[in-house]
Parts: sequence; structure tokens; C-alpha cells
Amino acid sequence: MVYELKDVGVRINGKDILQSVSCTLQKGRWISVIGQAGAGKSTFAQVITGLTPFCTGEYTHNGQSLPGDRRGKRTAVPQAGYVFQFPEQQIFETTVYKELAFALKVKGAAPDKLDEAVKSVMGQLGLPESLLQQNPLQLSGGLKRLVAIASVLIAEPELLILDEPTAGLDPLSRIALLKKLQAWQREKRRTVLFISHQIEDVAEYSDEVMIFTQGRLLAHLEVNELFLRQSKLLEQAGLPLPEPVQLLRWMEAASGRSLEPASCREEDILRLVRPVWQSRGLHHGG
Ligand SMILES: Nc1ncnc2c1ncn2[C@@H]1O[C@H](COP(=O)(O)OP(=O)(O)OP(=O)(O)O)[C@@H](O)[C@H]1O
Repeated sequence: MVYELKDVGVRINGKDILQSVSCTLQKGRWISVIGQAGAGKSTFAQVITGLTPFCTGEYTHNGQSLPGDRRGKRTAVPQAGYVFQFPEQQIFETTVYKELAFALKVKGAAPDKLDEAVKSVMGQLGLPESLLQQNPLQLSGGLKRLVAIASVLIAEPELLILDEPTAGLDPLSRIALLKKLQAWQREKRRTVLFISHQIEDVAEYSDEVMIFTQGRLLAHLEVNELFLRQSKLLEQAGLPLPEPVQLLRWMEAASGRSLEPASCREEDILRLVRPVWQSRGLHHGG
């Protein structure tokens, strides 16, 4: 499954929201989308999922053209699932069971298959079955978010789009959710488009990163290439370095030698930084 945009632009009320965006989303990759507030990340994701029509350019899925829509009509994009930034934007059923079953029910799934699929997705996301008859809109913010994600995962989309899925979660819940999503993505070999303001999470989980600035795609590159070799692009987009990469830079400056981590993941950086830290008689955690 490959989703491809060529020179796509979005104009709303006479304002260019996205300009000349070209990219290819390859199967099985975790692709993060970063940029300052208002850079066009959500609009890009909504074009990819067909929720926002584009007015210039071309959009193809596995080489097949998806109707560009110059009259403002939405296009159904095959096998793309979108988790909205705010769960309230997508939850509408009166019980968690109905909310989760909805996507499969409209596809005509038999009741026993529905039960099985609902149990399976609840298990994947660690949701207790005691929630099934509760009103999803009356759950806590964190549980509401998990229900919104589960209601999209249940349809097993080829492309899962997550618009700031960890906003409002405490650190432990955030890590637990990302690890579950990563396990799902790897096990099923799905593509994830992950919009996030948490630069440490982007470094930790991505294969590739897309940087948006002022409605344009500034760069689309491999995660290590960005954080370890081309971090000036982050500065250009007004974004911070992840903390482990900052630590690496400080240690390089202090030791006067270049440290070469295997990746920009925290664990790989700490493995290199700790001995330098210790040799200087400094305390280190962990
Ligand atoms: N329907 C709309 N009508 C008018 N302007 C819009 C509309 N949708 C988005 N915009 C504008 O387009 C720009 C990009 O918005 P978008 O939500 O895509 O940015 P973003 O990078 O996702 O921001 P954030 O990180 O704050 O969610 C913003 O200036 C926004 O105000």
C-alpha cells in the first residue's frame, strides 16, 4: 500500500493552507509529522484521509488516482483510518461496545465476529471489558482517547493516522499507549502517520519524519538522518532537539570527541554518554 501526493495544495477562504506538498507514504513505516502550531500538519493528515479536499495536484493510492476534488466534495480514501485530535470529534455512540462495533457493523460483520473483534481490540489496548456498557463520552480523558483509537484500530486500517494521540495523557500512560500502537503496527506491518509535538516520542518511535513549516513540507527524511545529522532543519522549523540528542551534544563538547550512537533512540545515546559522564565523576541516573 503506497499513498502518494504530487504538488498538492489546499486553499480555504482564499488562504493557502498547504502548498505544493509531494510525498510518498510507504507500507510498514512509522512516519511522524512535526511542525509548529498552524504549520499545516492536521490539514495534511486530513487530505491523506480524504476529509479535506485538495484543490491542486494529484493523489494516488497504489498508483490509482483518487479523484481530486475541486468542488469541495470529500473523497473516500481506501483503508485509511483517522484518529481525531479530540476524541469528542469522533465518538457518537451511547456505549463503548456500540462505538467499537460500528465500523465493522456497517461492513456487515456477523454478531459473533463483532464480539470477537471488540474483545480483541480491547485486549490490545488494555481496556477492561467492564467498560463495554458505559457511555464513552462519560469516561476519563485517557480512556476516552483509548476508545477512540480502538474504534479505528478495529477496522485494521492499512494506514493509521494519529493526530496528537497522547495529548493530555500522563507520562506513563503516554509511553504505554505508544508501545501498544508500535506493537500493533509492527505485528500487522501497517503504516502509521503520527502527528506529535513531543519531539522525544518522534525520535523514539519513528522510521521517518516529515517537517512542515508554514503550509509547506520542509523535509521528509529518515529519523536518524534528521536527529543525528541534519538537526539544523529542526532549528529552521522552530522546533527543539530531543533531550537525549541535546545530552549527546553536551557530552561531545565536554569530552572533545565525537560520540556515534547507533540511532537517535534514548537508550542508544545513554549507552554512549554514561561512560563519558562517569569518567568525569558526574552522577548519572539509571
Ligand atoms: N477550515 C479552515 N478554515 C480556515 N483556516 C483553516 C481551516 N483549517 C485550518 N486552517 C488554518 O490553516 C493553518 C494550518 O492549520 P492546521 O490545523 O493544519 O495546523 P497544525 O500544524 O495541525 O496546527 P496544530 O499543531 O496547532 O494542531 C492554520 O493557520 C489554521 O488556522
